Order: sequence, then C-alpha cells, then structure tokens
Amino acid sequence: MDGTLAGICPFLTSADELRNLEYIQRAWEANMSALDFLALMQEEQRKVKMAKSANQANLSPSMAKNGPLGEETSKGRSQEEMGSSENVKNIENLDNDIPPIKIPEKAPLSPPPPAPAGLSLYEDFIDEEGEMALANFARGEGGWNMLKHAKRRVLEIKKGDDDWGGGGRAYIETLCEALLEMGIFPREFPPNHALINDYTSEQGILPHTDGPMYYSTTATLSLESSTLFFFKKRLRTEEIGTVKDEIKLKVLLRPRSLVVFKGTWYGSFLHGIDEEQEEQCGEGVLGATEGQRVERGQRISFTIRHKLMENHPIGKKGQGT
Ligand SMILES: O=C(O)CCC(=O)C(=O)O
Ligand SMILES: [Fe+2]
Repeated sequence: MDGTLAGICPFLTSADELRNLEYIQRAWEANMSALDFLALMQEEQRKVKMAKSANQANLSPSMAKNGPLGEETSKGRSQEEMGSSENVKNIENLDNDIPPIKIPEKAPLSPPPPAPAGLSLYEDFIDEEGEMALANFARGEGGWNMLKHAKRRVLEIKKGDDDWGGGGRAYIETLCEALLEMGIFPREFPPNHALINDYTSEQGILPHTDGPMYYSTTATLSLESSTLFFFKKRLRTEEIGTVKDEIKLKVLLRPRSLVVFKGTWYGSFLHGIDEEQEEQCGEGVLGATEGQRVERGQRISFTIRHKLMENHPIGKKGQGT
C-alpha cells in the first residue's frame, strides 16, 4: 500500500470523501510532527497564568488590525458549509417529551476570506425548551469527573452498539442525526462521542487541539451562558517561546449556538476559553459587535465528535481531550 490517499483508501472515489480523508491526514501529520501534548499543556498553563497576571483579556492588536488570517481562502466553500435552504426539515426526537431539532434555514456565520474555510457558527441552533432539556439531563447524570489539570467537570457519553440510550440521551441522538443530515459529519464518520463540559463563570479551557483520536470535525453546542472561544496558531516545539502564538480568531458562543470547526481550524489551530468572568469583544469577533461585553455565568457545552476506533491507523497515536 502506498502513502497516497488513493493508495490508502482505493474505494473512496468522490471528491467529498477524498477531502474528508485529506482533513484527517492533515491533522494526523500535524500531530505526528508536532510537540508532545503534555509539554504543550504545561507551556500553555504557564502562559495563561502569566497572561492573567498581566490582565490581558482582549484581542491582540495585530488581530484587531488585520482580522482573522489564514492560509486557505474560503473560495469554493461547499454547500454543506454554507447551509442549504433545500435541507429544511425537523429532526423529530425519539423521546416525545423533547422538542425536535429544526435544521437551520439560514447560512451559518463564518469568518470572511482570507480566513480558512471550515468554521461555522449557527446561532439559535436549538430552542429554549431543548436547551433546558439538555441542561437538566446533563445535571441529572452520574459519572461526572473533576479534571486533575483543570477545575471544570466533564462527562463523557459514548454511543453504544445500538443507540445512545433513552430519555435525555435521545436528544443527543437527535442532535447527531441533525449534524449528519446537514452534512457536518460524513456518514462514514458519524458522531459517536459526546463530551459535556460544565464551567463555572470563571472557568475556561486551556488552548488545545482535539487531536487525531477523533475524526477532524468538532461540533459544540453551548447552553445557558455566552463565552468567548478563541483560536490561536499551533506552534511547533522549536517555535514555543520564540514565535508569538497570536490569537487568530475569537468567536462569541451564545447559549443555544452551535460552533463547528474542521480542517485547518481543527488541525492547525489550538482552541480554548480564557479564565475570565467578563470580557470585552475587540474587532472581528465572529458573532459579536466591537466593544460588546460578555459576562459569563454557569455554562454547559456538548462537544460532539466521531471518536476513531482504538485500532484505527489514524486514531491509535492520538491524544484528544
Ligand atoms: O466548551 C467548549 O466550548 C469547548 C470544549 C472543548 O474544546 C473540548 O472539550 O475539547
Ligand atoms: Fe476541544
């Protein structure tokens, strides 16, 4: 077997399938050649502490001046990334007490070119009833873990052999069906893993990549509170300490919004949330106006991904969150 895409997967023929595979390959290659995850976490922890003490909460001046930059242009974005009005339909919930998910008619927000393609923000992806059902479900579940290296708590839910179970889990199934229907995940790599993060108003998440343990698409639903999500360039080991890891983009994640990132945004950028109870938006924050204040409360997020099988050639070396 040669190392080309066609060599690895000769049965894949459509451009979409090949592009999806390219995403995985890119993330994989980036991870194989990049720094050790633990070293990255330690370095980032140190930087976050330093940044906090210097009280730097806003966008870097270069970001404010230049806007989000990227290597790829958004030309040729697929229908799937732009949204499609032909696709409008309700995904009925398996549990009748929980509302259906309406596939949005409106195209999502995306950073303008020259930012890379592959980042979409769907505001009001679910309604308040759905938000309450999901938050109540999450709070009522056992099995929450307090992380050692962070203060927030997390709950992992994996798709079983047949389904995700009944009750509130049916909502996750519905959510995943909507993500498939919208083409956010390809049918070959359907969502099979949900990570629920529960943050107090002052908690965040250190900059990280979700790694090659997952198919290179992440979809995160936010509940109950807004927060500012940032992307910054992923540095190579030798660049740490010498090259500035500038913020590339900030995104305002409002309650009930869904942010999706794939491709370059998944593999070549780190994402995170600062530990700030209140932040002010600079210029170019996706989904926000300049100067807008973001006050945080308790926030629950559902991060939906496709976890690659342990013995998958791409997944076995990986470390995700
Ligand atoms: O809570 C969020 O919005 C981000 C969560 C995340 O990045 C992760 O769990 O990997
Ligand atoms: Fe993440």
